Amino acid sequence: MTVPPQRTRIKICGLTREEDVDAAVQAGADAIGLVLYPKSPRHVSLERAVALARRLPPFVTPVGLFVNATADEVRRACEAIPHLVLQFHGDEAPEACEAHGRPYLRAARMAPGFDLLHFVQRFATAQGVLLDAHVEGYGGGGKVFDWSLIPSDVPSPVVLSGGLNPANVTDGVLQVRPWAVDVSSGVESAKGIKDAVAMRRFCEAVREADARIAAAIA
Ligand SMILES: O=C(O)c1ccccc1N[C@@H]1O[C@H](COP(=O)(O)O)[C@@H](O)[C@H]1O
Repeated sequence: MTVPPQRTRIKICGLTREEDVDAAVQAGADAIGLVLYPKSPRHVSLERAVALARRLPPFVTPVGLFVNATADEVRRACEAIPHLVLQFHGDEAPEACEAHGRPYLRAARMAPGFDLLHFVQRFATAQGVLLDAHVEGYGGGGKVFDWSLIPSDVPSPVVLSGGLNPANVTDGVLQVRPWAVDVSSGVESAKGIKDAVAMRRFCEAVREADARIAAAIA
């Protein structure tokens, strides 16, 4: 397992509006997710993704979320958004994830019996593994999975997601000690519409967990 961070990184996903990008940055997000999966209610076109990514200040990372996209679709996104990190949330094979020479996160759909350690081995070139609940439609379902399913020795940075919100993320960070957390539904007022207050509370709740971890170590 990667050494627990002093500052848990925060990704807020499924942004579709300029004002939500600005509010996410203000709240303290380290990364924002742009859903390039046409079947998602949070889907944005590549043109919109480019416009939203252009608003980001230095050191806030745009992440493009794909579900079983073609190589050409991913390539066009990489060309249009120079610093795009890729998040593969479908049934992509390792070769498809690696083909673009970009850092990538591979989403794992957590359910009893799922062999996470084997999955991480298969995607050894991933920058990290993103743990989501197993839901219909691949993700973004706002469902929490049983965090006790996560082995203590995952040999890749863990991004905890799946049903996180301002009320449960402190517990999530304290229990799982992930490298980062990722949220979508839990900070929305409607699908694809983010709530600025909820994003701020979410980030504060992560910092609360970080402070408790630091206090316990000191
Ligand atoms: O957001 C979506 O619509 C989506 C669609 C298909 C795959 C993944 C999707 N979102 C990602 O799912 C996880 C969990 O989201 P939530 O917080 O439970 O709503 C997160 O990584 C989103 O980026």
